[in-house]
Amino acid sequence: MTSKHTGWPAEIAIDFGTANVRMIHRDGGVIFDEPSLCCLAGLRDRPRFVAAGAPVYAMTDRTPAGMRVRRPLRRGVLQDIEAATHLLRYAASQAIKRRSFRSPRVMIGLPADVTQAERNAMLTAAQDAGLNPVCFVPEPLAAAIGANLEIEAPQGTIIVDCGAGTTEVALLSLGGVCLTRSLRGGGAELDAAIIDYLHVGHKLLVGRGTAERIKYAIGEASSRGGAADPVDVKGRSLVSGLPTAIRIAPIEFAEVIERHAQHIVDLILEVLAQTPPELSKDLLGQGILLTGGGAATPALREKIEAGTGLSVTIANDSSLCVARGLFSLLQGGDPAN
Ligand SMILES: Nc1ncnc2c1ncn2[C@@H]1O[C@H](COP(=O)(O)OP(=O)(O)OP(=O)(O)O)[C@@H](O)[C@H]1O
Repeated sequence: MTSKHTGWPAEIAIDFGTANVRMIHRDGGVIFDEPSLCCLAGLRDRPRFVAAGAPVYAMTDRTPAGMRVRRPLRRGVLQDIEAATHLLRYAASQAIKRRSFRSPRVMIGLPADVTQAERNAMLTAAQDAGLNPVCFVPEPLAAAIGANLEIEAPQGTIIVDCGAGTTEVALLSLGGVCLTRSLRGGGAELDAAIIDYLHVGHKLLVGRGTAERIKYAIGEASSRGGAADPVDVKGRSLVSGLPTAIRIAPIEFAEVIERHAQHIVDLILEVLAQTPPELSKDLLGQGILLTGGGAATPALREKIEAGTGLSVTIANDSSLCVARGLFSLLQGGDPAN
C-alpha cells in the first residue's frame, strides 16, 4: 500500500538515533534494535570492519590501540558516514537473515528541522549500504503516530521527543508539523553532565556507560519512592589513580538534572510563545506528550508541568514511539485513522 506521507510504498523503515538504531519491517515490526555503534580497526584511510551494534556496546572505552569504536551520529546529526554505512549494512544483513527482500525501499526518520546537508549525508550512507530508494519522514510525526495521537484532527498537539542526542518539540495539527524547535542535545548530554559532576565534586572519573546507569538508578529509586537510597558509583580516583567505589545520595545530582530539564522547559516555552491562539487553546485540554527514551528522565515531567502549567503524559514504551509510528506508516496509514 502507498503511504500517504511518502507517496510510495516502503518495505523497511529505520529509526537511526544517536544512541540506538531500529529497523522495522512492514510485515514483522521491529526486527533490529541495537546501539548505534560501530567498531573499525586498522589504518585510518582503509579501516576494517570489526563489529557493529550490540556487541560493540561492551567494547566501548575498552578497545586496544588500532581499534576504534565510532558513533555515526552526534547530537542527532550524522557525522561519520563511513561508520553509518557499516552499521546500516550490518543491521540490514541481520534483518535480511530473517526476511527475504532485495534492495528494499526504505523510509528513514529524521529530525523535523534537518538541513539539506544532513539529509544528503543520511542518503549517502543508506545508498552506500545498499538501501535504495530512500524517503524521509519527520521523526516527531512518526513519534506522534506511534503514541496513538489523533494527529489528523484539526486540533493542536505538542509532542516532545526526548532522544539521546536531540530533543525536539513539535506542534502538530491536521497530520502535519506546524511548528518545531529542537535542541541538539538530550540524554547523552545529561550523562556528560553527570560525568563532570563526579569529576569536579568527587574527583572520580567514570565512563559514559556508568553515568547512564547512575541516571537510571536515580529514576528507579524516585519512581519507587526511595529517592534517598544511595547509588553505588565505580570509577578511577583522580587523587589516588586507583579503582574506587563510592556511595552517593541521589539528591546530590538534583541540580545537574534540574539544569538539564530546564533546557527542555525553555524549548517548550519557545514553541508555546509562537503557537497560534486557536491551537494554543487546544493545549489546555490536550497537554503535552513526552516520547523518546529520555522521557523517563527523573523529575522531567514535574519540571515541565511546573514551567508550563500544562499536564504532561509520558507515552507507553516511550523509546519505541518513532519505531511504532514508522511501522504504521509502512502500512500506509496511522492508527488514528
Ligand atoms: N529510564 C530512563 N531514564 C532516563 N533516560 C533514559 C531512560 N531510558 C532511556 N533513556 C535515555 O534515552 C536515550 C535514548 O533514547 P532514544 O532511543 O529515544 O534516543 P535515540 O533515538 O537514539 O536518539 P536521537 O533521537 O536523539 O538521535 C539515552 O540517552 C538513554 O540514556
